Formats: sequence, structure tokens, C-alpha cells
Amino acid sequence: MDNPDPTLRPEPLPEDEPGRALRPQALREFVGQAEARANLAVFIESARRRGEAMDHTLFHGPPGLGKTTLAQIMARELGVSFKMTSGPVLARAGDLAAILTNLEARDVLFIDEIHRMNPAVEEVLYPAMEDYELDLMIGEGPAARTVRIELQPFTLVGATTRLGLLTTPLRDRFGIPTRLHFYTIPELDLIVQRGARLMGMGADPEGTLEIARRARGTPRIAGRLLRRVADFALVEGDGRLTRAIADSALTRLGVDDLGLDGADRRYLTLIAENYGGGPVGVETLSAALSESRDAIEEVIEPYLLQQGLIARTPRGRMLASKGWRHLGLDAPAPPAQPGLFES
Ligand SMILES: Nc1ncnc2c1ncn2[C@@H]1O[C@H](COP(=O)(O)OP(=O)(O)OP(=O)(O)O)[C@@H](O)[C@H]1O
Ligand SMILES: [Mg+2]
Repeated sequence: MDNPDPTLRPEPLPEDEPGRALRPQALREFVGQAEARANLAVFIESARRRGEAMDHTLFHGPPGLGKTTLAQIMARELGVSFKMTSGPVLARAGDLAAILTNLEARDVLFIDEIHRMNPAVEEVLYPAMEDYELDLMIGEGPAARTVRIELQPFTLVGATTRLGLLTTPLRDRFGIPTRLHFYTIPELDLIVQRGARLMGMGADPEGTLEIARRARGTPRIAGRLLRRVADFALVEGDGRLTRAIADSALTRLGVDDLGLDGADRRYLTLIAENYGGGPVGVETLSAALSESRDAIEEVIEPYLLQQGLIARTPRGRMLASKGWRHLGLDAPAPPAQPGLFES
């Protein structure tokens, strides 16, 4: 099985760090997600005027759409400190208790991958979120007792790629649930233009548009493709981002006209060629592609669904007619249904 180029996947890579300068620092620099942005602006301003901690906020949506970025912006605009951890890192209740007791009034605590928190840790979070209180067990056996500790009022910001995996009690404790959507091409174009400007690179409008069109609706991918195209522009062109350079670089990187990469195309081809277009279960696809079920559901499928290339049915995944067309194949004729129109 060929190894997909990690550049093209929406998950974070170490090399994204140099691109940190590209991360928007303020709400007004943040392009796209207009609805979420407008609401957050109101909630931030209101919390500032009241001098209170902002309500707990949950960001959910596919990787690379700006969940972490928005959490950092919230802290900055609220004028408070930003503390960051993640679900899998918090192994024991004590780990979370230590973080919570160190928060100052109105701080933002960001928990990434909050759906992967251990249930014992999650229990600690409930009273902390609701009443800013911590119930700690001291000692063991008959001598064990609970001590209640008052916490400073704080804002929990959770991020998850899998809303469905959050327990209901946890989900219900977020006053501001916010869903992030894939970006439109004009929004991604603005993000690429801004990136090129920050990199000091001259760019034709057709050049930035070409990257935007093929960025899979995802700013993280747009940023990465821009850096790769910049490499080609420098070495094989005159350093300027033109449509021709963008097109040839992206094609060489295996990014097709719709922005799909090798992993996306293998997924579509498998359903078409081995399962006659489906329906086929996700476990079967996972085994055949040697991809984890999580990667398929969190990373590959959301964009293919949004583009209308596949459909999810109760019996499994099916290739939609746009999916067949994209592969350059004919959809099989629908099975004849005798008797359907007889009276
Ligand atoms: N609206 C935006 N404008 C410009 N750049 C953006 C925007 N949103 C995200 N980015 C850039 O995309 C990259 C990914 O954003 P971020 O890390 O916030 O995504 P995420 O949703 O937290 O992803 P994950 O689910 O993998 O944690 C960052 O480098 C950030 O600078
Ligand atoms: Mg993140």
C-alpha cells in the first residue's frame, strides 16, 4: 500500500510550527466561520463588561479548521491567560485537579481532544464546570474523606473532532457549543493571500485561487500547500506564485482538481471497484485500506460527504453519482424494480 503524503492530511505536523506566524491572533484577523465569529465577539464583549468568566465553550468539527486558534484568540481578547492540555494527557483525576487549582480568575483552560478523557477525570470536571468546585478524595479505605476546594471562576474551552463521542453530561455543561464548518473557496483564498503576504511572496490572484480551490476546505492544508508551492516557485520559477506554478506543484504532490489526495482517492476507488459502489461498512473499509476507523471517520469522510462524493446510509457508505464521475467511471445502472409502478 502506498504511503500517503502526510503534507496532504489535515492532522497537525511538526513542520506547522514555523507557520505559527500565520496563525491569526485576533478575531478580526480570523477569516471565515462568520456565524461562530459573530457570536463569540458578543460573548467575549459581554464577559469583559461584566468582568466575569466567559461561559464554557465547545468547538467541534474536522481537524485543521481553527479550533485551537479560536481558543487562543478567546483568551487574548478576554485579556486572560491561556492554559492548554488534552484529554489523553490527563491520566488521573489528580492531574486535572492540579491544573484547575492553579487557574487564576477568568483564565481560559483549553482541553483538546476532550472526547478522549478518562471517565474518572471527567467526573472531576462536572462540579468544576458547574459550581467552580473540586471534590477531592483524601486517604483510602474507611479513613477516606472528601474535601471540597473552591476554584476561581474559569472558562473551559473544549475541542473535539467527534462530538458524538462526548458523554451527555459533559456536553450539557458547555453553554456555548460551536460547530466549525469547512471553509469556502473565497475564504481560503483570503487565507492564502494573507499567508503569501506574510511570507513576503508575490502572488497572482489566479495562483492563490488555485491553492484555495484545492485545499480541501481546510486552512491547515491551505497553509501547507502554500509552503510547498512556494518551494516550487522559488526553485523552478522566479519565486512568484502563479497559477501555472501552483497547478504543476499541486499535481506533482498528488492533489487533484477537487483537492483530494491519494488517501481520498484510494477510499473512493475501493468502494467503486471492490464493492460495486457500496453500501459497505466502515470496518470493512478500515481493514482494506489499513487506516484506523477513527482516521476514516474523522479525517477522510467529512470532506467527501460535504462534497457529495459519498453518502452515509444505515447499511454503510455508498458512492454518490458525483463520486463515480470524479473517478471517471460510470455508475452501475440501478437494479430494475419490477412491480414498483404497477397498480
Ligand atoms: N480562519 C483562519 N484563518 C487563517 N488561518 C487559519 C484559520 N483557521 C485556522 N488557520 C490555520 O490553520 C492551522 C490549523 O488551525 P488549528 O490548529 O486552530 O486547527 P484545529 O481545528 O485546532 O485542528 P485539530 O483538530 O487538528 O486540533 C493553523 O496553522 C492556523 O493558523
Ligand atoms: Mg487543534
